Amino acid sequence: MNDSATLLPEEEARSRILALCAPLPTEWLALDDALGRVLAEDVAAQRTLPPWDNSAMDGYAVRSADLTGPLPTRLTVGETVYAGATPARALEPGVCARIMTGAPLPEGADAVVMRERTRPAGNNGADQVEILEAVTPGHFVRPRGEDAREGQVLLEGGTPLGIPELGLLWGQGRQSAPVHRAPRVAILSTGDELCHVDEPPQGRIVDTNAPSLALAVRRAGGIPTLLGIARDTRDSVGAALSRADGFDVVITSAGVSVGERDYVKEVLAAMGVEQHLWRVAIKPGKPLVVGRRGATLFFGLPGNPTSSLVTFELFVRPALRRLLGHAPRAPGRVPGRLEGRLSKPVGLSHFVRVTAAWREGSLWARPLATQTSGVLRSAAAATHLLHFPREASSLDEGDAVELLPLSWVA
Ligand SMILES: Nc1nc2c(c(=O)[nH]1)N[C@H]1C(S)=C(S)[C@@H](COP(=O)(O)OP(=O)(O)OC[C@H]3O[C@@H](n4cnc5c(N)ncnc54)[C@H](O)[C@@H]3O)O[C@H]1N2
Ligand code: MOO
Repeated sequence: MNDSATLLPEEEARSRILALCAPLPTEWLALDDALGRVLAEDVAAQRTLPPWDNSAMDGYAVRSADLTGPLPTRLTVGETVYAGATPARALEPGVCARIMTGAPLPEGADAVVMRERTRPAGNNGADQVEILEAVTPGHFVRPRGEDAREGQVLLEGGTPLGIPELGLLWGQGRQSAPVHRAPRVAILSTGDELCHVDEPPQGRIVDTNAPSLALAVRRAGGIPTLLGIARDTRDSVGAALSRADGFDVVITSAGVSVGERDYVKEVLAAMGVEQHLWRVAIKPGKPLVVGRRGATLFFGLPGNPTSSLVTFELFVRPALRRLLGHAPRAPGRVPGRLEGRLSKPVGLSHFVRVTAAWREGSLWARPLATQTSGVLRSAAAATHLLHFPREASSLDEGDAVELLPLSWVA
């Protein structure tokens, strides 16, 4: 049976998910802990930075009008201004000041000549310098307020805090910032065949999805909690999910396909979770189910290890980022070219595990040999997912392709 016509396109599934997400409430966080968080409100500057016009180079602060005659021009050095010092006097015509990078410009100076464009010219005990080039006003001057102006918005609400943004905030004398809270994410594995890593297997396999998803959650900026392993019964899945109250997001692994013991959808429905989608036209990851109850989002990810990671990447990660306050966006894509050939039936978008490397001006993507969803080995070697569009059936050597950089790589 070809049921692909009833499956949701990838983009439609993501828009439905993002429509269920809004940035979480505000908390104040120490800047040391705020990397990757998103500002929840505008932050105004409380200090003007730099506080004064200052030199961008080690050299000589000059009056540019003194350098309009023939070069070199000889000037008297009135004083030396170091960073952290205050100039003693204003520059008279024909006088300059030796100045260090970051030191305030003396009054009257409007430009800086870097030291390499000068020559010492002291004679008769006078401190003089020969200036070898003419400069225009503002040359190598870092103007007051270039980085921040007191009272003006320094960073807008919605700005993700990277390292330079935190530097701007520290520069204001701030030690904390209002950011959107990080999503608290519960993770539940389901399956009779699973055991914990520290248990004797006795015919079972280790639950690798839950700890992997916990790392993916943490890398996406969420706070993971493991709820353990539920067995393939309604009661066990229900009991485990009843412990998921108070979380922003609940992720389950496995039990979402059409198997006789795939109870996740049924249990979610019985708990009052409204189902917003089930089954997306992608491979791997088709049986994904998404629902919401109150403010909690539920993602039922397929059990195959690569399917769970790929659906996390395509759908859960964008949702977590939205909850953190980032703009609602699909995972980034970069242009690449296919090394080799690919073919498939139409109907599902395939996300092919590839290793991509830069060569001759293009990012060349080489599909890994094994693409089955149960295999983690090729997820481990992959650097990107190659998007093989739903209605395409073949891609040839050198074809232009879209590549999604993977957030799970080391
Ligand atoms: N008749 C159909 N059968 C299947 C379909 C379908 O459309 N029709 N879809 C297939 C696809 S695609 C996927 S993906 C899987 C997803 O099934 P479930 O989400 O119900 O997952 P399970 O069947 O329980 O497990 C699949 C596979 O993954 C292993 N697994 C499960 N949990 C873990 C874990 N925590 N750590 C490691 N490995 C895990 C499990 O042992 C199975 O091998 O359904 C197909 N079937
Ligand atoms: O989602 Mo399944 O991933 O295609 O094996």
